[in-house]
Amino acid sequence: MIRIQQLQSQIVEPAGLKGQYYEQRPQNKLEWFKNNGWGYKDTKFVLEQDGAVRLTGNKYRFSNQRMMKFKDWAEAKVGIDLSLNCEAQNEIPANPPIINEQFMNAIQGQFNEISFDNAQRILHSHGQTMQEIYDLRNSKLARIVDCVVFINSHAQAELLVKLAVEYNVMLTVYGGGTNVTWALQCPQEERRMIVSVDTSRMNHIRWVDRKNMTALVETGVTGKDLEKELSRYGVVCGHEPDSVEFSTLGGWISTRASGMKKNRYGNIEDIILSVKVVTPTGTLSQSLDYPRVSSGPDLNQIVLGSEGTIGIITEAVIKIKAQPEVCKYESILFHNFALGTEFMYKLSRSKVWPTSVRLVDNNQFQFGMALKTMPHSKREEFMDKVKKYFITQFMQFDPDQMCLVTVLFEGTKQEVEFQEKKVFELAKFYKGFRAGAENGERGYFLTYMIAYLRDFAMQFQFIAESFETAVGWKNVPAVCENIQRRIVEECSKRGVEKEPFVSFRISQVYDTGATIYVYFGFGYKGIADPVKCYSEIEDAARDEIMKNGGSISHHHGVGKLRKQFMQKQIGDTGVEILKRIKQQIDPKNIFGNQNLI
Ligand SMILES: Cc1cc2nc3c(=O)[nH]c(=O)nc-3n(C[C@H](O)[C@H](O)[C@H](O)COP(=O)(O)OP(=O)(O)OC[C@H]3O[C@@H](n4cnc5c(N)ncnc54)[C@H](O)[C@@H]3O)c2cc1C
Repeated sequence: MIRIQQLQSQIVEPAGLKGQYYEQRPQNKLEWFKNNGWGYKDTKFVLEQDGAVRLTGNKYRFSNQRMMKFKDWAEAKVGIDLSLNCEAQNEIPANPPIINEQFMNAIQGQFNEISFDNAQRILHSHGQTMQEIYDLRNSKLARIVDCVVFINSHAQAELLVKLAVEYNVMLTVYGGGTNVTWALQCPQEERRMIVSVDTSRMNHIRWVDRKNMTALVETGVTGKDLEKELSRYGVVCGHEPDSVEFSTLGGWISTRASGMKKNRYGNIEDIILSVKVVTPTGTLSQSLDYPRVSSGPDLNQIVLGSEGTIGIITEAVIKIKAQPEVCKYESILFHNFALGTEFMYKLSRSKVWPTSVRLVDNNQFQFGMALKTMPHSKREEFMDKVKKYFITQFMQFDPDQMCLVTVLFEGTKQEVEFQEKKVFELAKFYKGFRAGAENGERGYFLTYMIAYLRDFAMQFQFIAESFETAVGWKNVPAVCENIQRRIVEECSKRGVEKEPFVSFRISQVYDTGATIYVYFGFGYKGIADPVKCYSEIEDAARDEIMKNGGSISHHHGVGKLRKQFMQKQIGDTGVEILKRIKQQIDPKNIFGNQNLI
């Protein structure tokens, strides 16, 4: 009782906010999101006549600035042939929708928006893997959803699920469509009507409790909008996957996402206190807003990572934190990847973990440098040359070996000062050189640009993608070495002409190990089926990862892309348990997207 009174006194109800979150983005995503690639319609990399590469639009800090080094680097180091221009198709054919008349009659008038528009149907039938984007660019999408229903409340989710069960319609839940696991692809053999449940209208913060530091949030909210709204209360959620602009709370929960700031705010499983899920057998609504409970197995864990297979997650109570007083980027150069890895390991031992700390290898360091924009003045140009001379000639850093640790510090002034002192002391021990805020910030900028750059490269018959794993510290070097070796071998077996681009990043540290993030790409000129070729190589790399003690995924999830590896990771009994849970919760397979198992 006391708790309720205290809670109520702290709750701040945002009144009349409906609809205001989309000031800068129209409700209809098709108006601002690309239909055959990543991100905002007005934002893409273009190659200009004089060889400069420019990011169009005005959404990002480096928009409309010219990058003069990118072309040479892309041609010489990555092997992209910038003369091989192949424009994407804009017309994507759609199969006629399958209509379940009785279901349609039942939902008529119950929902504000029901769409049979082909462009909407296509948008709701894919995520953001290279394979899906390649197919869209080449007009190849197969089975797509038959209709899209935009729900705007938990009650509407309950009604839709009830009617889907009654009339045997398949449902697939759409958050931000940013998954990279084929999670939203429709099963080809599905003969029932497939309805995509769009959650984007369910984007409200129901309450913010600044005493307990919790908030009740609808799950269709994107990361960007969530932070924007929370900032009105002086608090943050702090979950920042690189897709934060477009991915949603519901998507994060169902894919078990991880954000770059996990050291301060936690991974999604650390942020969620409780979830509300509408399943075909009823609504799971737990009273769990406690600091900790001892009341049997944690049912949140069945929902986290469920990838849309058991129901619609409609609301979650999340932990929030006060806005940090200081946010500060930094960077540290190391002579090579091995020294950088050792630094990361020792940092994990020290338990002084900045909000984010990432080690990028030499390829990715050079990638970041290639994205440097034109100096703004003669003085800046001169200073750049001096810095380069100092680092390579005086400090003896080899340009083809050195790598970079990018750091983001957040907290109070004292916290940040303490962390900085500890981090730089440790870096010194490994001959690290403090390389400044600008390099740090550019490192993080690169991760927001990577999907735009993937689309740019695809235009020149170069396909690239990323994948990731979590691995114990002792296996980190072996995983990197063996992925590199295996990819090169597999590419040469398949007739890939030039050496593939392979690059590593240690993107998270844990007590027991690290996350390894891999970028990999190759020019596909002369390869009959580039997507098949790429997929076979990625599967071989995954096989190598698992042989060397790496996991199936650290944060991307499983979807349909990696489900062949599930048995190896969780065993026959594990698979059987997941099957039975699914069967009990969803006996008619309403959420029949076939992800996970
Ligand atoms: C450029 C780029 C960068 C990325 N960076 C990161 C990163 O740093 N960290 C990370 O973890 N991931 C990252 N991802 C992957 C992706 O953003 C995450 O998997 C994200 O959590 C997906 O969220 P979404 O809202 O886009 O979900 P969607 O793609 O719409 O859906 C993903 C799955 O979740 C289900 N789902 C979505 N919402 C709900 C709901 N409300 N109820 C039930 N099921 C639901 C869907 O049915 C589907 O199976 C990145 C992807 C890209 C393209």
